[in-house]
Amino acid sequence: MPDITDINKTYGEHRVLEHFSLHIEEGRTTCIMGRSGCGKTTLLRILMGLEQADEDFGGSREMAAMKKSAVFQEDRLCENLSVMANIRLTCPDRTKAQIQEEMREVDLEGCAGQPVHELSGGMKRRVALLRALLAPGDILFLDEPFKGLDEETRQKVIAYTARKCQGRTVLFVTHDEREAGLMKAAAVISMEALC
Ligand SMILES: Nc1ncnc2c1ncn2[C@@H]1O[C@H](COP(=O)(O)OP(=O)(O)OP(=O)(O)O)[C@@H](O)[C@H]1O
Repeated sequence: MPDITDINKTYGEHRVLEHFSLHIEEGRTTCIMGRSGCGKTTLLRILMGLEQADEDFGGSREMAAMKKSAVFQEDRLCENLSVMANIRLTCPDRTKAQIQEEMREVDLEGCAGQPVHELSGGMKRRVALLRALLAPGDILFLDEPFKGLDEETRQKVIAYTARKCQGRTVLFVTHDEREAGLMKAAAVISMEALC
C-alpha cells in the first residue's frame, strides 16, 4: 500500500486539505474521524480518483492503479434494477445462491427480485453495502456506511461488515468512535478542520 503524502485541495478560496498525509494499513481497517466539513469525503473522493487534488500527490499513481469499491454517503443504486441485479453488477462471478446467502446475513432475504425504488432507506443502505463488500478489489472505501440504520440492524450489519472486512484494506469514515472499535480498526486518524 503506498503512503499517501502531501495532498492539497482547495475549492475556490476554501482550503480543505493542506499537506495531508496518510498511512493506509494493508489488509487492515483504517478509520478516519473528524468534524463535519473537515474534508473526510473530499479525501476519499481524491483517493478514489473522483476528485482532483490541486496537484499530484505522493502515492497517487499507485492509488490510481488499484481496483476500488465503495459505499458512498448516498446509496448510488440503480433504482429500477432489482436488488439482485444491483449486487451482481459488481460481482457477476458469484452465484445467485451465494448472494442470497449474504443477503440473509443482513436481513435482506426475500427481496432479491424487488426493484430498489420499492425499498426503505435502511434496506437501500444494506444493498449498497453488500454491493461494495462483495465486489473484488484491492481497497474498500466506506463513507459513513451505517448511517440511517436502526440500532438493532446497525449492530448486526456492523458485525457482518467487520467480518467481511477481515484481511482487506479498508478506509472507513465514521463519526462514531464505537463503530471504529466494532470494525476492529487498526488505526484511527483524526482529521482537523482547517477553518
Ligand atoms: N464540490 C465542492 N465545491 C465546493 N466546496 C466543496 C465541494 N465539496 C466539498 N466542499 C467543501 O469542502 C469541505 C469538506 O467537505 P467534505 O464533504 O469533504 O467534509 P466531510 O468531513 O466529509 O463532512 P461530513 O462529515 O459532514 O460528511 C466542506 O466545507 C464542503 O462545503
